[in-house]
Amino acid sequence: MSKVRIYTLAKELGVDNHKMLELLDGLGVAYKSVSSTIEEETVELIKQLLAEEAGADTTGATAEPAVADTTPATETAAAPAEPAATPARQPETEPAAEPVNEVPHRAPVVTIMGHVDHGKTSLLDYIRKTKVAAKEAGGITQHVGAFEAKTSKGKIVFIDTPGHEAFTTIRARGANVADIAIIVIAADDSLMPQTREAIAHAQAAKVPMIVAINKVDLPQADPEKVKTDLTQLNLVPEEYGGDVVVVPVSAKTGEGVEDLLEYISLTAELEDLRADPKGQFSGVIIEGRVDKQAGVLATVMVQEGTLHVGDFLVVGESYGKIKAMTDSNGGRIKEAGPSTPVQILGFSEVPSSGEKVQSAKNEHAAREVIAQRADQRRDEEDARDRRRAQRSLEDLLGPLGEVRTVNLILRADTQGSVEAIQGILARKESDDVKINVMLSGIGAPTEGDVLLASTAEATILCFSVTPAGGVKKIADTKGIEIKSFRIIYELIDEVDRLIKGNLEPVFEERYLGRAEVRMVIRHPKSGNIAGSYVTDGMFRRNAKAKVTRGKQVVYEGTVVGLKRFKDDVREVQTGYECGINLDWNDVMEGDIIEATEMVEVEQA
Ligand SMILES: Nc1nc2c(ncn2[C@@H]2O[C@H](COP(=O)(O)OP(=O)(O)OP(=O)(O)O)[C@@H](O)[C@H]2O)c(=O)[nH]1
Repeated sequence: MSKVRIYTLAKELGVDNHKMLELLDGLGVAYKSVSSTIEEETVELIKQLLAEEAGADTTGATAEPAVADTTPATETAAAPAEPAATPARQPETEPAAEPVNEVPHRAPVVTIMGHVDHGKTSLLDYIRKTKVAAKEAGGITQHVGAFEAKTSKGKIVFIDTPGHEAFTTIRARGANVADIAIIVIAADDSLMPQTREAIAHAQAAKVPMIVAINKVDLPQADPEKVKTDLTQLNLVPEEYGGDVVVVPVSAKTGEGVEDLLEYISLTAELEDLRADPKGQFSGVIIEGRVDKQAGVLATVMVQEGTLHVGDFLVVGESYGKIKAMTDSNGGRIKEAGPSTPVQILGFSEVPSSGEKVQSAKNEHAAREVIAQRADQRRDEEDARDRRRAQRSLEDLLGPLGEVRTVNLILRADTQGSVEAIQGILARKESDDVKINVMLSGIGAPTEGDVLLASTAEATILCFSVTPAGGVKKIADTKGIEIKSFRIIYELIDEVDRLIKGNLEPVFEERYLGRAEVRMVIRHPKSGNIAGSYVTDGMFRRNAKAKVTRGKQVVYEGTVVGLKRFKDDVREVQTGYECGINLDWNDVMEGDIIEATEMVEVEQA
């Protein structure tokens, strides 16, 4: 026997991958993932350890010391103490681990990305055809944006819209739906521009990747070339000593698809994906549309908690009540737990993909959340405008002591220009500043570039190419800068400016004002409101609040609302009476409320 893959050995010995990795850690053996290979001697050691453990279990001694002996000063070192206290039989080891694992595992959510025609749709179709249970009733499988595949290792949820646009649109709204990205590369075509883009998107999202080399059934397929080409992007396949999992597949014949599914499950196991079905519900919109008969339909991916028919949901600044729910097979369901895509009937407006979904106790609570969000949005818009005005004062900004990263997307007319610019940029890097060219390509920037830039806070620099009107417009609405140059050194000057200006904003807490609570008003909707008099400075909605009673600070929170008579106001100045609504209900007459706010400070 020679080298063995970790997961193969785990399977053979009937232990889970986590346990196997723990043992390897204990032995100080280096590995990159469960698909890394280990030496024969290590295999023997592992077998010995497991045998000792098994023996220890039956004799009543603890298994831990065997591992702890080889593990210098880690948490496991504490383990022997416990068994010493309970020297009798040992059901302890199992339950002791349980509190950490209270939250159950959930199924992985997978997205498939890659270049045009490399077989994303075919691969999804093959998996759907072979791994989705035939529908019990009706027979109409609607497109809902995701489907659940049943494999021998459990459920895997696939996002049904291939391509990185869908992935990044969701991410651009701050949500992450996919746990794992499959990058499909056709074996007869190797790396293509959109393959590179897809990889950049997955890397930006820090989502683990699995490469599926597709179309291996074709006579001209050259999987080895794909692997070598991948190394040029610093993605080194495992066989070459790296940690990138590469699986040859054919969406046509089905070859390798089982392996791919197995790798997905292995990766998911390592990611240790968990969600609490009993927790507070949260989810993300996968897609929304209007059906001529049914009305607004939206597919929601449940991420935490459980959805029930009748629940109130809030999306952005609108809400709905779930009238009916169907699973991705079209079957009516009453509830749905984590990692379940469900189609929901009950929204009044079509939500957009990537929007986050929350639940509310009742209609009243839903409306309140929406009102707060509208306020917050307005305040954020104001703050953003203020910040923009400050940012143009570039001269005020200088370099800082810590390592900073300037994220760039580079577009140029020829490969020669791209390489020339990258060469110069590499020389600009210093101990303080890292220049990260997330993506470089030939031709005008695309909508995908803008989305990537918006999620990664990157600047798009173009040399001898300009963005199309549509792309420019999207960039403007997202606040992404696309800068075009015809002279390389002007582009480099811009990078210098970005290097200087790439400072993290620093916030400082500033005193705003003080108010005395003169009476507590019970409000049916907002709870207890502090009828107060502003004795110093001013109060602003969303300010931070500190409540003092006598000499004691009794609460620290936020001013969630301000009222003058019946009207909601944003600010109240010294000498005025007002109603202060805190995110706290126990305010009392005589309390002193002090307001502060976080302001961005200019850095020297
Ligand atoms: N021989 C062979 N052909 C394949 C395989 N996978 C896909 N194809 C063919 O390749 C072509 C493109 O496949 P699609 O699945 O449409 O590719 P895609 O990546 O989804 O393409 P876009 O949706 O246009 O981005 C089709 O003609 C497929 O039949 C495969 O494994 N083997």
